[in-house]
Amino acid sequence: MYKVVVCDTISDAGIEILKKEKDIELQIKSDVNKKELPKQLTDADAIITRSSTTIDKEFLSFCENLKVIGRAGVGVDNIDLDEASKRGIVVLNMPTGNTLAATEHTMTHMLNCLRFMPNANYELKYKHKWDRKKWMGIELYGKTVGIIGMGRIGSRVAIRVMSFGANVVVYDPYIPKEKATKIGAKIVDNLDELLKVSDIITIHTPKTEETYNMIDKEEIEKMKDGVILINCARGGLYNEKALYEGLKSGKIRALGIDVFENEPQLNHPLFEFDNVFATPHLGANTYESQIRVGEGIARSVVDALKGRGYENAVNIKMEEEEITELGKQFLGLAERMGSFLSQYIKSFIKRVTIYAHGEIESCTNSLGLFSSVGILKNMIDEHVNYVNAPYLAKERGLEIETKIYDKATEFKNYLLLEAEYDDNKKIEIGGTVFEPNKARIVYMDGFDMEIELTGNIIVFRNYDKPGIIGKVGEILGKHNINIADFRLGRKQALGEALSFIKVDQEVNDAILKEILSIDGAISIAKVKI
Ligand SMILES: NC(=O)c1ccc[n+]([C@@H]2O[C@H](COP(=O)([O-])OP(=O)(O)OC[C@H]3O[C@@H](n4cnc5c(N)ncnc54)[C@H](O)[C@@H]3O)[C@@H](O)[C@H]2O)c1
Ligand SMILES: O=C(O)[C@H](O)COP(=O)(O)O
Repeated sequence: MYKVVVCDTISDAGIEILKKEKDIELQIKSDVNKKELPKQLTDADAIITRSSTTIDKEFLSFCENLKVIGRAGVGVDNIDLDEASKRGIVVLNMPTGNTLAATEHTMTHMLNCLRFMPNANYELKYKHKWDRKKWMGIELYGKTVGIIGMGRIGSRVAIRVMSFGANVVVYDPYIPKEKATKIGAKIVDNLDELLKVSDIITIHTPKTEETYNMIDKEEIEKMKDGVILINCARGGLYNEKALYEGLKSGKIRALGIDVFENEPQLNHPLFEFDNVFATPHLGANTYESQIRVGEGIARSVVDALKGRGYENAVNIKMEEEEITELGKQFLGLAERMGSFLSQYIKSFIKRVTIYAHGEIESCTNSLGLFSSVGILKNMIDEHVNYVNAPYLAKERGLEIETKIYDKATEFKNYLLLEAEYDDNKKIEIGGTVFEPNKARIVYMDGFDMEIELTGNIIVFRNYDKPGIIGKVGEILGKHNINIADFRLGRKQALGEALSFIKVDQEVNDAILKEILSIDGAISIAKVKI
């Protein structure tokens, strides 16, 4: 049974998915005081949260059994990702579920800032004032909207404001320029250019060290007089003190703000201004968005707990956009080759260089990750997974590097792992995948040979002279060990041979010793994949 605890409110649709799982014990703790909450999570296997739960180092220290954190939304700035990764906890988010809700919320704030609708509504209904002069607005048509951060939400805001007839200027150094230009937006190389020309500025970046207080006093001074500012992304991207000063001086015409540096926020100095439209982090709050996010995160958490997949894992370092079916098979091969190497070498491996050739050249990050999991699983007792492997490797001084294989090879797709160990000793193994699910080692240390990387394999090296292999067979037979497959490679120049002997059961060290005592034997090792 897996214990899943829902720590913030998610949609009933998401809850229903979790309830249907027979091997999940579900607990809802969205009403538990946030200070008390971690103490109630000591045996939780997975938790589901939103932005209201801060998951820091101290929080995680209570969660001894935690394997998965599901963030029902985009922002993971409330989670200590490094600490979660060190603990091998996979963090998943649902980045696309609330994009439209946040986009439309941004548009609502923008239009309010242009037309002062909430004020007019308030004065008419509650003050009974029919004032048609006071609430004179301005049009979006013909204005320049500066968008900082052209990701999922920023790009959708761009399309919507352009449909109103506004011009769009984008600042986002991390996107291809065409992403902006193909929809008719202008992209600028530095923020100042955007600040100078925009009538309205809206920010849609994540909160990072670089974006925190990205808009401060100095940036506001560079803006047009009467600028409108919107923040529906994260509190602290605009410096709140600088916003206050800008509003006080009249430099800022209006501010639409959904997010605050400290939340919940009941009494912020910005609330004193009539031209500040503030909402309590409502960007994602539509029925549609919450159904998408709740369902999506519930499914992802179940999948991750059961090891079926890690969709939207934010702390698994696989940066490739999409991995093909063949690529996935090579990842499995890379893990098994790593495991083979560390069992074979049985010594401290200081560096592994992974060379990739063919279609898999685009998967170098993932190949590195999967190989390191294979290597580390045999090297250390701790639970190794795709989340903590990079940390464990670093901690143990194991360097993993990935490169393109630039030598000639007969294989369409090929993987070569070169391990350096002890004092400058090196070993190389090569592998490929023939047709679906036929992953093989095809090369080891100068020997061309081929064997499927599964089960119990004895790796035997000897001088290439008659009678030796027969004696190996005899010893194994005497101990009732059945040979399932036998592959031999020869290096005639050296007068040496290398065999992979696949056996039906694991052989003990005494049998290996007996084989090694054969005249002409050089080395022997066993690996279990
Ligand atoms: N108010 C809400 O309820 C709500 C809802 C959803 C998302 N959000 C927040 O909105 C923001 C955007 O979400 P998204 O889904 O569009 O994210 P995204 O990852 O799709 O887009 C972020 C964009 O910001 C850009 N960026 C990063 N650093 C930058 C920098 N220094 N300067 C300029 N651009 C930079 C990235 O290149 C990327 O294109 C996030 O902070 C997210 O947490 C808020
Ligand atoms: O990052 C997000 O997804 C939004 O800020 C929404 O956060 P919420 O799930 O706490 O509403």
